[in-house]
Amino acid sequence: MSPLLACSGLTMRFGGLTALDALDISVGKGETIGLVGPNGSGKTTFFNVLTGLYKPSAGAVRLEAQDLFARSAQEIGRAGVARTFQRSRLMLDQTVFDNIALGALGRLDLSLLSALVLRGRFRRQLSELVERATALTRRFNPQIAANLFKPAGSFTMIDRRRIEICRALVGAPRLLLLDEPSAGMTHDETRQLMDDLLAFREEMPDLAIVLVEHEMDVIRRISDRCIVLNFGKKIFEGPFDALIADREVQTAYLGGAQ
Ligand SMILES: Nc1ncnc2c1ncn2[C@@H]1O[C@H](COP(=O)(O)OP(=O)(O)OP(=O)(O)O)[C@@H](O)[C@H]1O
Repeated sequence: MSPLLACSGLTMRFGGLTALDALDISVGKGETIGLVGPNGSGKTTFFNVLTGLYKPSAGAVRLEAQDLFARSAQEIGRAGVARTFQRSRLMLDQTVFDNIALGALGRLDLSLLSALVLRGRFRRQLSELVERATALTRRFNPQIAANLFKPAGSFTMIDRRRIEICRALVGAPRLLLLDEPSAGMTHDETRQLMDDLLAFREEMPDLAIVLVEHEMDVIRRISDRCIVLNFGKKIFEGPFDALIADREVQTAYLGGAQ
């Protein structure tokens, strides 16, 4: 079966630095990939290239039949790729709903014509969006759904992460890229968030996820397959148990301690 995402020879150079070095990475429909590697190995750059923040220097990127190489962030979002960021990008003084609605902007008709002339349609779009935001947040925590019009900054760290994930999910992506969702959270919060994601995955079995994470427990729990980067090159691909046992990975990433 052909993969959902297929990257081949994907290369990103910043001047003399090759941050992604001819990467071949594919992700199947419904598959969860754990993407790991030392600091600076290219994980976030991979996400930035996939989502159109950076224009890749060479290679090919396909999402099923669509050629996404060097497309704009909007086009890539509309094709079905969504992400979260390592550092929170929530607008803390804006409501949960406003934050989540940003994730659906590419799919809404926000033209002046629509707002002024086609008011009925515009209102319908908005109320559908409220329904979707409510349903999504309820899956993660009913308290968020019940307080959709409270500022995002009034929520705990784990709820803010949940809101960010809901923002990525509201546009109904086919591929979700999660950049270190556990950053800044306690072990308990991380475990809870992973429980949420595992439950969510059951409900959306077709959603493919690439998860960048330094917490190896998280990678072990959630990944169907793992990929390790080092200096922008793929040095390992396979199941978690094989990753832990791999000599090159131990040297480059695990400090030979496993
Ligand atoms: N905009 C940029 N301009 C120049 N160099 C960059 C840029 N973005 C990333 N790099 C470089 O590309 C390399 C890969 O960085 P990247 O942030 O992708 O690594 P990472 O694996 O995500 O690291 P971390 O685990 O610390 O988040 C690093 O050497 C980094 O300094």
